[in-house]
Amino acid sequence: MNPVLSVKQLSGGYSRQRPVLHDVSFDMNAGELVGLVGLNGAGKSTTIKHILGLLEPYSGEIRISGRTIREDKIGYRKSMAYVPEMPELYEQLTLEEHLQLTAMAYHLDQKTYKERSEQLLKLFNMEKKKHWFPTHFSKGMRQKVMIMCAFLVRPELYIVDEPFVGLDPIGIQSLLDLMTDMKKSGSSILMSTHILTTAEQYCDRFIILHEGRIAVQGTLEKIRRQFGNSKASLHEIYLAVARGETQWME
Ligand SMILES: Nc1ncnc2c1ncn2[C@@H]1O[C@H](COP(=O)(O)OP(=O)(O)OP(=O)(O)O)[C@@H](O)[C@H]1O
Repeated sequence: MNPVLSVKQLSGGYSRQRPVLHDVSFDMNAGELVGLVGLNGAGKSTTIKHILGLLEPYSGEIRISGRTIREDKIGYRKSMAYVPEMPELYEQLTLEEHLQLTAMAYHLDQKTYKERSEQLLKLFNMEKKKHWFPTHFSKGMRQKVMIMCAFLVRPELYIVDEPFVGLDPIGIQSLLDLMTDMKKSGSSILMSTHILTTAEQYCDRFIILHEGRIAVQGTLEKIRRQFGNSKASLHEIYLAVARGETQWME
């Protein structure tokens, strides 16, 4: 079976003279939550932009369920949903209209739309704000709108960029519960975050990026083994990578 997402020897960035990413390779399978971690500027958002098809690889390729964006642009884009770090909303649309627009773009039928949107509005405690315009939303509320739009679609692959900053504790827990449910139903989630304790608790695997390259990837158990300390936390390993203090064991 094809992996849901396959990134193979990706080099890319914003200028061919100075690529940001070098030889980045990883796969994601159905039902996995994978944490993408790394210091500011490590290349997490750039990796995400390549997966979304906003940047073109200089070399290597990206496939979602076996297809590249060139082979099937619509199918490629439809099979994923993205929650950006900075919420981007249409100022002239209400919360409900954002959900409706997403449902239309992804061709959800009315019954499915109604069921899912009601569930999401309840989960994120936004039922009473359905008719509000984004100008009246706080940052966390804006973020919740983006999250609800992504999870309305139930695609094969979710790309979630730093979702926890700005959400209140109940919002964070609702998102974690939702991700756990989507995972169980077979979706894959790639999540970039700096909140390592939460990542350690919820992610099945990790990719640690450092200066545009994958320093190490795998389950926490595998990374600990390679790090040579079976009790190390993700935080400790990450700090050692960031400080250039790691000597990986095979
Ligand atoms: N639009 C851009 N044009 C040119 N260079 C950029 C652009 N965006 C990011 N970069 C550069 O690409 C490199 C990787 O940045 P990226 O945004 O991918 O890091 P990140 O891991 O997501 O960091 P953060 O944790 O701060 O969000 C950095 O050196 C950054 O300066």
